[in-house]
Amino acid sequence: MEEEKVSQLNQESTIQDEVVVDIKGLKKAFGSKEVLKNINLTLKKGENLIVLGRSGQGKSVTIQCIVGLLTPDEGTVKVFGEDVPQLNNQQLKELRTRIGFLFQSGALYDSMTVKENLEFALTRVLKIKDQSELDQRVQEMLEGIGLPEAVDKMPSDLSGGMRKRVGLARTLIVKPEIMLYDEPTTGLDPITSREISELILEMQKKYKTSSIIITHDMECARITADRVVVMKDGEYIAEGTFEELQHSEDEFVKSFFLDTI
Ligand SMILES: Nc1ncnc2c1ncn2[C@@H]1O[C@H](COP(=O)(O)OP(=O)(O)OP(=O)(O)O)[C@@H](O)[C@H]1O
Repeated sequence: MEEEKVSQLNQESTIQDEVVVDIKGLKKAFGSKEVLKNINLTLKKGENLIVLGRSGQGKSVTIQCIVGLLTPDEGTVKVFGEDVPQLNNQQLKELRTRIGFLFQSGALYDSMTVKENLEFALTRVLKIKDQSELDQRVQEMLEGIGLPEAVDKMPSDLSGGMRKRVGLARTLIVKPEIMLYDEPTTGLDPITSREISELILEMQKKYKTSSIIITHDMECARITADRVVVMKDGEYIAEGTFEELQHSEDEFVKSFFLDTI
């Protein structure tokens, strides 16, 4: 995508006032190790929120609390207004059908074609059985990510960037309301990373998804962020737009933005 299109997409705000994730005073320790000390975070509908932080700071632990895989020691975690730690297994299952993950690996099934990978998500999550509807949705999604010709390919026939695109397609095809991206561009070359970041932005605008994006890739942050938070020692120490934080006086915040000015 050209610079102009990215900046045009950035200006088309999809953000609404409705809060979809609301975390207050979240604490989580493992033994004597306090990982999350006081996390306060809101994600608005239609927003792309970037979380920056050094390795091992507890970014993934935060995400696991959001989807109910970990229980907080203190604080509240509300998703779509529901108190996640209070949900039973069935309610958690339903909640998770509304949330998509994109892991670092893209996590495709290697023994299935691209089409089968996408169909699997549709039949399992949305319980769609009608073959013509499956065909249509798969084709539409692959066109959306610019890979219609990959439909019958095996994941092993695809490049790293293509696999990542298909992984994103497989997650988005069930139309999750919230997307959680854990380092979506890690391991990709700079050009492919940029393509994936632009795709994340395009998908946000197209599907009006609300997203939390954990990344160390500042180009990805620049392209996709509506808002950025910086995590240090189990707390968020700064919050703002990419441009605001780029000019922060705080040495720790500055360290992330060194090569971006
Ligand atoms: N289930 C667990 N049991 C014990 N310790 C854990 C568990 N999950 C995470 N931790 C610890 O919590 C800390 C934060 O881990 P987390 O994976 O959230 O970091 P991160 O900020 O996502 O880092 P990275 O960028 O490297 O993925 C680490 O020290 C990790 O060892």
